[in-house]
Amino acid sequence: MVESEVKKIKKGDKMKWRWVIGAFTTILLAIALASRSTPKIPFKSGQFSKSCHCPQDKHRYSGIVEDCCCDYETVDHLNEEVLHPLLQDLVKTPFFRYFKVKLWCNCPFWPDDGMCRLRDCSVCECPENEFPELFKKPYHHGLPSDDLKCQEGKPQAAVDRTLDSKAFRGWTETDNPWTYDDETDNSEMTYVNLQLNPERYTGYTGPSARRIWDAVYSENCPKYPAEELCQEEKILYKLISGLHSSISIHIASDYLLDEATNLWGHNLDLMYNRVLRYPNRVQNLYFTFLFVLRAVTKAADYLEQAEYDTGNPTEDLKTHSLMRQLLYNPKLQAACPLPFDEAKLWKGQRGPELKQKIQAQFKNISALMDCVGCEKCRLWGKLQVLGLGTALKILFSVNGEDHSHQTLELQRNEVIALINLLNRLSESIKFVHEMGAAAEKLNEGTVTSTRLNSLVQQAWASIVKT
Ligand SMILES: Cc1cc2nc3c(=O)[nH]c(=O)nc-3n(C[C@H](O)[C@H](O)[C@H](O)COP(=O)(O)OP(=O)(O)OC[C@H]3O[C@@H](n4cnc5c(N)ncnc54)[C@H](O)[C@@H]3O)c2cc1C
Repeated sequence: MVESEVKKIKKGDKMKWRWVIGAFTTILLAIALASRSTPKIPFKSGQFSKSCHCPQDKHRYSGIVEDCCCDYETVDHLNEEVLHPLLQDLVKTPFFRYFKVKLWCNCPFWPDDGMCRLRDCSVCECPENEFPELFKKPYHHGLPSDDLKCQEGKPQAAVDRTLDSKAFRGWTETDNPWTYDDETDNSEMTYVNLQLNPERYTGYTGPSARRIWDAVYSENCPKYPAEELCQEEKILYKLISGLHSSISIHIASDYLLDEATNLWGHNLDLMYNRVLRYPNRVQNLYFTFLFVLRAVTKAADYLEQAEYDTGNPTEDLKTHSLMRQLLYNPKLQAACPLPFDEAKLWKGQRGPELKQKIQAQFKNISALMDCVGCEKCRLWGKLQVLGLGTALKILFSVNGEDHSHQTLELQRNEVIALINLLNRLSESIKFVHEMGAAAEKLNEGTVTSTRLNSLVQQAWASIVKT
């Protein structure tokens, strides 16, 4: 009786020690994992080295991009080799770096409730000496007083509103059936140097930003497959979602890591949580890129003959040459001759009616950009939606079955928006390609270490109890 009691106690002790050793091993493992770096990477010190990307690290997208005629690998390769370098040079030229925009927040849907809290939310003034002579106007307009509410009372956000009708030589002012053109009063327009106003983290967040996205998705392009959407409606959703992914990726790639020291860098956590963990958001980014690329190549003849005149012959020649290299690039033509095939759309009986409906939805989305409560976000929102509207106009409003007699006419601002949008999408694709695997790995680590943390807590609690 007594002997068996002793044996039982000894057996229990052994089990307890085995358990304690197991628990300590778990704690050691957790400490090792927890000591891994956080996914916030300042620009100067911590750029990721490409050499540590093993083949299996490559992001998991492969095969043909849905509804397109090109695969992920080819897009990444072409972007890296050809498109990204060309576009980076193009958007720096005087022709493409100045965008004409009305920055008023005259929201047609609700009063502005600007939630922007950073100086970085404001658009930077164009220095006079950087502005092309042809764009100049003899007088300046001050900011209209009610514009201040869109800048959260920060008058340093004033922008240069110079404008010259001569700047539109060779360019026509034509309506775009896809966009909301409340640009009738030119005195309210301003030129903004896009190079001085990069799209990045601005601190614009909360209900104001959420209301815009909610309105865009719920009122104008409801998510599929919840509703049974046809191909054309799906495309509108994918374009908006792809643009949204690109905006989030720009926020993640140029993020204010520490406001006190003004430290900017990558926030891979944000990229993972807002984009990468939803594969369809990445797919939509690639789709939008190919869609816009198709529009640019479809308009090649028009864009090749357009005037890129800013009064600086050397720079203007360079712009023209870069445009030609982009439009007739042999590598692009060989690897991805038709990035997206628009000929399949608007075919059914409902075609014309559907086109009108989707045009009205896109116009609403375009008008919603006037409600964005942060000036810099509004600038990029307006530019990129105009870029998408231009792509839609090129692909669907001319030379289609019902408009075969029409020839393409673009405004200069539409071309600037189109190319700058393509460049933004190209930057996002490059960032996902280069950093996607790292962001996913770091997040897998975080998830594992969170699980381990709770295991350790349980183990520790049992040890203390014992
Ligand atoms: C036009 C516009 C431009 C902006 N520009 C900037 C900027 O330059 N800098 C800046 O810091 N902030 C900008 N913002 C704000 C920014 O987009 C976010 O709204 C903000 O950072 C808050 O993010 P969130 O996590 O609440 O999710 P949000 O990005 O606001 O997303 C809202 C909801 O939309 C859905 N969603 C998110 N992404 C996708 C997607 N790709 N596809 C489909 N559904 C999606 C999700 O359900 C999500 O909860 C902009 C906002 C708008 C409307």
